[in-house]
Amino acid sequence: MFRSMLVRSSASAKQAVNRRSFSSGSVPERKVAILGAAGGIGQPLALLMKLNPLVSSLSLYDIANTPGVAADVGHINTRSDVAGYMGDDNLAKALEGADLVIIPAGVPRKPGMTRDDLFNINAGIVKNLCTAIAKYCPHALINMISNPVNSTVPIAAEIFKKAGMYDEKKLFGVTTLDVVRAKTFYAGKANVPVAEVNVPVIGGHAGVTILPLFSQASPQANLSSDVLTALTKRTQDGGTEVVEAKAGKGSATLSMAYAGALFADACLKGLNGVPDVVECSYVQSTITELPFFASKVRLGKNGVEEVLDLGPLSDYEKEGLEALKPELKSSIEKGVKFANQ
Ligand SMILES: NC(=O)C1=CN([C@@H]2O[C@H](COP(=O)(O)OP(=O)(O)OC[C@H]3O[C@@H](n4cnc5c(N)ncnc54)[C@H](O)[C@@H]3O)[C@@H](O)[C@H]2O)C=CC1
Ligand SMILES: O=C([O-])CC(=O)C(=O)O
Repeated sequence: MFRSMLVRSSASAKQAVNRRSFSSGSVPERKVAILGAAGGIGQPLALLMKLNPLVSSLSLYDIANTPGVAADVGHINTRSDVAGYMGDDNLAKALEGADLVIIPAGVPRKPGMTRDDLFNINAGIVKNLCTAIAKYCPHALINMISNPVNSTVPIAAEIFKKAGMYDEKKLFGVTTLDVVRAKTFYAGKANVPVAEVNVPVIGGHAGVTILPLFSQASPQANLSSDVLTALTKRTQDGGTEVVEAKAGKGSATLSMAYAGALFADACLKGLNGVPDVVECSYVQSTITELPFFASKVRLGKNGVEEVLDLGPLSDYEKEGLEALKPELKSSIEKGVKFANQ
């Protein structure tokens, strides 16, 4: 259906020398594939990953428009070589040898839609892409961005189980944008430098399933319960705020690319053996009764090294945790059912 095409940026002799010197040095070679690379998130994410010195090979896959994105990004004089792949026939090449696969493929929301309204289209896209991942790069870490994340991650897990290669340590739902938003909004209200702020966000990635733990925010500020409630609500509705502001032209792309690049960088650092890399992510989990849950996760050479427990919650957060469980449970079950039908 789509014209298949492969574009490789001029991998010059200089780049080859660069690669050799890196491989003999302390920074290992790492191939990162982005599926959906020509989209609203995919393009700025490709740019940010091209700027990441931990990446030696950047593989850009989409069903359309990847040659242009790859040619453009490929001219940037940073470490990685860049290859663009378009169409199903080239998916295998895009994935082979990947250490990390980032998936922002799929349709975004329009005003009035929930993330779950994207399920019908995106579930099928994720299913197909994960079937190919199982075949061509079964050992890669997966960063799932495509919505609804609460369901697409369980879909990926089921597809990998069917293929007999599921490793729960390697599958991540990207919830970093919730953390990025919580930090930004909190810094504004607490009047502290945003660069110093840390806020864990737990649960899932849709509406009330997004639960920021401002009681654990650092630096601590003495905010009223009204302000904390408003901050929680704004974090939960952050995606909708952008969808409405874009008025039909899609959802968060630039802040998501930033968040996606941040999380991918953390995964690469973990793979490379950097100690104490901790980020929030939606992963297979036993810290609540739900089989998938977002919380702080320690990243290591095999992906998830440790799912950290939730720590002390305020009464307001305890209520939020109980309130989010039914929706998250049903989104997980919907994904599992879809993958097995
Ligand atoms: N996890 C998170 O925090 C966030 C998730 N998202 C989600 O990310 C997804 C992408 O959003 P945008 O980039 O704004 O959408 P977009 O429509 O701008 O880009 C999506 C890209 O995916 C490509 N695509 C479609 N089917 C594909 C397939 N089978 N294989 C490879 N590529 C395929 C399209 O050609 C397009 O280039 C949406 O589902 C959106 O809801 C968006 C923001 C935040
Ligand atoms: O709201 C959306 O549809 C996109 C998204 O997940 C976010 O911005 O958090």
